[in-house]
Amino acid sequence: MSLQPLRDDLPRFLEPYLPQPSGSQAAKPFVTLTYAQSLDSRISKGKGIRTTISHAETKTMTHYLRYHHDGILIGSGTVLADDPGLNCKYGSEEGYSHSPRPIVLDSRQQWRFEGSKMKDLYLKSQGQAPIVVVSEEPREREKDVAYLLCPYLSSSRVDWKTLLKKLHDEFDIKSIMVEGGATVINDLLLKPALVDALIITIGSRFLGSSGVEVSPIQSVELEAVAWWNGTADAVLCAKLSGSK
Ligand SMILES: NC(=O)C1=CN([C@@H]2O[C@H](COP(=O)(O)OP(=O)(O)OC[C@H]3O[C@@H](n4cnc5c(N)ncnc54)[C@H](O)[C@@H]3O)[C@@H](O)[C@H]2O)C=CC1
Ligand SMILES: Nc1nc(O)c(N)c(N[C@@H]2O[C@H](COP(=O)(O)O)[C@@H](O)[C@H]2O)n1
Repeated sequence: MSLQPLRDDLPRFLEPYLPQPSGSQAAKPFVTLTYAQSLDSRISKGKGIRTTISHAETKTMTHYLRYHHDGILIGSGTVLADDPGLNCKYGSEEGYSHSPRPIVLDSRQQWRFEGSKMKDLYLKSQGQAPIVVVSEEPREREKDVAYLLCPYLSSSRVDWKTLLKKLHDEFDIKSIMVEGGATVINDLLLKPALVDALIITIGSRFLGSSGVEVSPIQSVELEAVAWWNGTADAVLCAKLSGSK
C-alpha cells in the first residue's frame, strides 16, 4: 500500500531532532528512540498482537524518519510478534534505496529470516538484509544475514554501549532509529548518554490495561520539547534530560 504525502509542516518540525548530515566524526551512532503509543501509554493491544496506532499521516512520518537513518533496531519480542518489513517507502523516485538496515536483538536465536516479510522485501530489492545481534556464535547461519556477536549483561539485556560502538565501527552505521518494543524502549529511556532524540506519536485511542505498556522503572525528565498536532495524532519530539 502506498503512503499518503508527508504533511508539509513536518520536515521543519522534525529537523532539529534528526541525525546531522554525514561527515560527523561522532564515535557512536546518532540514536533516535521512536514509537507510537496510545493515550494510556500502550504500544500494542497485548503481547504478540500487532496493533496499528498511527494515523496514515504519522505512518508517513515514520517512513520519513526511516529515510533519514542508516539502521532500524527492534527487540526479539517485536520481530516475533509483528513480522515487520522495516523498509522505507518514502521518496518514491529513488525506490526503496533509503531503506535502513534492520538490526534485530535476538540473543536466544529465536527468529528466522527465512519466511519473514523482511526477506520477502529484501528479495524484491525493497529492503535490506538484517544484522542479527547474538550473544554466542550462531548455531545455524542463514544466507544474507550478518551476525553481530555482542556481550549481553544478562540472557536478555544487551550491553548498549558496546553494541552501538560495534554497529558504528563494524557496519558503518552512523544513525539508528529504535522502534521498540516496550522492553527495549523502557531500558533506553533511562540512557540519556546514548539516546539523542525521542520522537513519540500519540494516537487518539486507549488500548486498555492488557496492552503492552511503556513505563520506565524510574521517572524520566525531558527537555527541548516540541509538539506537532495532526488530524488524529500528536507527535512529541524531545531530548532526554542529561543527554549531550
Ligand atoms: N507501537 C509501536 O510503535 C511499536 C509497538 N511494538 C509492540 O511491542 C511489543 C513487543 O514488545 P516486547 O514484548 O517488550 O519486546 P521487545 O521488542 O522490546 O523485545 C524484547 C527482547 O529484546 C531483547 N533485548 C536485548 N537486549 C535488550 C535490552 N538491553 N533491553 C531490552 N531488551 C533487550 C531481549 O531478547 C528481550 O526479550 C509487540 O506487541 C509489538 O507489536 C513494537 C515496536 C513499536
Ligand atoms: N510508527 C508506528 N505506528 C504504529 O501504529 C505501529 N504499530 C508501529 N509499529 C512499528 O512498526 C513496525 C512495522 O513496520 P512495517 O510497517 O512492517 O515496516 C513494527 O514492528 C513496529 O516496530 N510504528
